[in-house]
Amino acid sequence: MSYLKVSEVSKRYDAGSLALEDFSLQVKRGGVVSMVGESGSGKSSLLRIIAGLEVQSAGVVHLGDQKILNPAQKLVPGYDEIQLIHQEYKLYPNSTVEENIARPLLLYDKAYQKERTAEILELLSLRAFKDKKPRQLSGGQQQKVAIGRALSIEPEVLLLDEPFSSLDAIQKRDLIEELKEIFDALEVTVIFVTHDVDDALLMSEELLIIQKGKLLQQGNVREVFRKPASAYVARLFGYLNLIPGAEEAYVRPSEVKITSKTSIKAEVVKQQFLIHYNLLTVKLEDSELFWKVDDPSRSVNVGDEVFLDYQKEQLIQF
Ligand SMILES: Nc1ncnc2c1ncn2[C@@H]1O[C@H](COP(=O)(O)OP(=O)(O)OP(=O)(O)O)[C@@H](O)[C@H]1O
Repeated sequence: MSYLKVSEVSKRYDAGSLALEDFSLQVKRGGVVSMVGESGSGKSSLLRIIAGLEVQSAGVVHLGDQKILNPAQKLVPGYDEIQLIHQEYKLYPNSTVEENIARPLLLYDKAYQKERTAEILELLSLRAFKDKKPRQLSGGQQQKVAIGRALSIEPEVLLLDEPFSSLDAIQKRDLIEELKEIFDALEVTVIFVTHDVDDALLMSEELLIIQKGKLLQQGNVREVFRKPASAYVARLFGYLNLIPGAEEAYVRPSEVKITSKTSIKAEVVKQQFLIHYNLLTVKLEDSELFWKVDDPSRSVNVGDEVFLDYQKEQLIQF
């Protein structure tokens, strides 16, 4: 059963074009989904509308049976149950980590404040830093404190709007993996917004692809990878090699095998050393087409002649 439900939401700012168009989306309770979309595709607008912080032009958002009211309908915008964290999310600079995390709990009794803050410090492995000020922490630790603060009041939904884009690649990867385990354990519903598919996949197998204010595809990564709804979605996962003579049939570099038998003949014109394999650029014989091919054995060189093969089931067609 869906829990967070966005129904036909549209958003137009002033006289501008539609930032969101008839956008519908359902996330189940405790689900963690990653939303991928390029800059300006409407991701932030959507999260702000879900959080009740932005007035939509049309449509409605529900959390369970509760209709989310927007700032035009509610005196104090936003909900404790729905926490939005973005890159510029500010911690209180003169308060310690512990005080920052305890801040949203000020209205609760002292014993609960203490207990819950200790729980969050433990959960996020921040106990050793509890007396430090935000400026004494790394970027990743600061973002963890921000998430700890949001989690302190036990929200039902956490909306993460590219919160890690200022972190370096290693910090980011470690933090996403750590948070993923925490979110799974807490059973909090999470939408993680990013423009980076690798980050999205580290966080969750459930993907939402958004482009120009429209939801292009929602589903498990295997399904999105195998049956992308459009060439745009397919290309988010990397290069596509056009099949000679075909209109819109492609094969991914990772699905092309270098074989010894006579199949598609090509000449290697470029070789790039990547982390897990060499990426080859090859020119197909009797064709103007260039393909990208993965060479995990790193055994092929520029100028070599290769034979290529792929399984028909691996073709991507639109
Ligand atoms: N307050 C605003 N006033 C006018 N236009 C806006 C406003 N906020 C967003 N927009 C426009 O709405 C569209 C969607 O913006 P939005 O920030 O939601 O996209 P995004 O996918 O989050 O982009 P980014 O990844 O760059 O943050 C863009 O064309 C943007 O210029």
